[in-house]
Amino acid sequence: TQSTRPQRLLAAVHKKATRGNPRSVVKAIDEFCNQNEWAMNVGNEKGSEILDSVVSETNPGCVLELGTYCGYSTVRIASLLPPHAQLITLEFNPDNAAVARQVIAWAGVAEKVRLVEGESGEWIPKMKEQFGVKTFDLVFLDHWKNRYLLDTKLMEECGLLKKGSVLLADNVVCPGAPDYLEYIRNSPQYKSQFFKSHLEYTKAEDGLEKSVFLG
Ligand SMILES: O=C(NCCCCCn1ccnc1)c1cc(-c2ccc(F)cc2)cc(O)c1O
Ligand SMILES: [Mg+2]
Repeated sequence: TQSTRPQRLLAAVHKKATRGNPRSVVKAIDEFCNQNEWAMNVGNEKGSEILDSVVSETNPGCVLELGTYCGYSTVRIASLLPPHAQLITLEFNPDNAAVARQVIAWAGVAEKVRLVEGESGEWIPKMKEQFGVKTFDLVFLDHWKNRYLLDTKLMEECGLLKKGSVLLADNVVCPGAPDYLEYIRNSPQYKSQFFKSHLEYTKAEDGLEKSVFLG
């Protein structure tokens, strides 16, 4: 039977990356996507210039990632977390989640990561009771682009954001999240900043929006 792209990406990680070395896992995935097959990981340009620097400057104790896919950004974030910090990552697609679990394990960051399979609309309201979350210091939005706004409002309603919480949204140009941008840039409850970049592994325009919740 035919393998899937995530399965071929995982095979490249097993072949090229050193077990327990998160940087080598990130490098192996970027090489696979540059040389073999495009895949929708945040990628090295947006990853190193924007995601890594926002994670490092936020120094978060509790992170939520919406959209795990193959675990590329999960590994990037987890490798930058302080000791005892926790990253909860939500993936809707069980096949992708299965690949992500193995990528995360190979990178050696599994003890910092809680991968939850299911819908953000269902799981966000359960974060406090199920995982003992108080509030998130950082949220990386990288799932269905038409759910960014819905889930941001849901996180507000569930009291999961506190003064200073950072939202970082991928793909606000390509594929785009126009309703999210309209809301977050005009809301008095957020201070937003756009970081221009390029769509992973391409020359197409893209960028991330960083928004700080003002409480
Ligand atoms: O759709 C994307 N991500 C969500 C995938 C499904 C999430 C499922 N899920 C997880 C949790 N809750 C729901 C995405 C797409 C592209 C892209 C860009 C150009 C193009 F021509 C084709 C595709 C680039 C990205 O960087 C992306 O992130
Ligand atoms: Mg993305």
